[in-house]
Amino acid sequence: MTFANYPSLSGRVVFVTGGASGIGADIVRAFAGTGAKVAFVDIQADAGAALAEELAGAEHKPRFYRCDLTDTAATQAVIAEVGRALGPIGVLVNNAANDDRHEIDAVTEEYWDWAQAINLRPQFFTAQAVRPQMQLLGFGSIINFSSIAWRGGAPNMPAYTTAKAAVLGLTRSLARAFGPDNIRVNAIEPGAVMTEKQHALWYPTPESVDALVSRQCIQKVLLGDEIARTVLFLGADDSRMITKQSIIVDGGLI
Ligand SMILES: NC(=O)c1ccc[n+]([C@@H]2O[C@H](COP(=O)([O-])OP(=O)(O)OC[C@H]3O[C@@H](n4cnc5c(N)ncnc54)[C@H](O)[C@@H]3O)[C@@H](O)[C@H]2O)c1
Repeated sequence: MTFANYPSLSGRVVFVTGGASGIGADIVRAFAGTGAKVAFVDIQADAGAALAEELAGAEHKPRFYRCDLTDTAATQAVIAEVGRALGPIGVLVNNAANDDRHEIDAVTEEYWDWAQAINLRPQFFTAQAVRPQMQLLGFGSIINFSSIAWRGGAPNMPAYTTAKAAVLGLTRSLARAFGPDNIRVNAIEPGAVMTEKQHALWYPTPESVDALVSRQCIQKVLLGDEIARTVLFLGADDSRMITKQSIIVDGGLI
């Protein structure tokens, strides 16, 4: 299935966090395919460089920056550099996260703070940093990644689910705060997306995937490009009156 063509995304500067692998890589591919100017950050230097090379034939070759998002100052510096190199950022995709599982009794203060430092804190500070660039443009779209995991009450990852629920509170407050500048803020809650990492860690056999898919209304494997389609829509002007919302993309799992 081909991607929809959104003329408003042609030449638009898009910043994607965690874009080197998984769903983030599909988002980078999708925006590059629309003619957007994509910059993406990740801690995986080799995978990020390889993805940029894979997309060298795009109208605008994506730029990869190695950046640890738990380092707020470094993240702010990259966002400023992208604005200088490509022009003001018009779309911010807060995709990066770490869904590490944890036993409740084993959680320390340090672990808790680390989980928030990757799953929640960057989504605020990236928005804070891109806001002046979007104000210059007179528009902007911020897309925050939550997860259906918090709705279901996944018991083996409370530090993660807490952050993913908080993403919706952040989304609604920033939508209200940034709205007067024509900056939209929305969230996406993916379902069980079969990335390479998810296969390797949790769904290693066809039977394990089938068991999961049988619980969805739409009984097809959910892949990252389905999430990317929703991100494109929220990034494009076609959704210009949609803000302060969260869209579940899970094939009807939850
Ligand atoms: N895969 C799923 O089933 C699923 C389900 C619900 C929600 N989500 C959400 O969708 C988003 C993408 O999911 P995914 O499965 O592709 O995640 P993933 O863990 O496979 O990939 C996340 C990306 O973020 C990068 N990253 C991690 N820590 C970083 C750091 N400190 N600095 C910079 N980059 C860092 C990783 O290297 C990776 O490329 C996440 O927000 C996740 O919570 C995924």
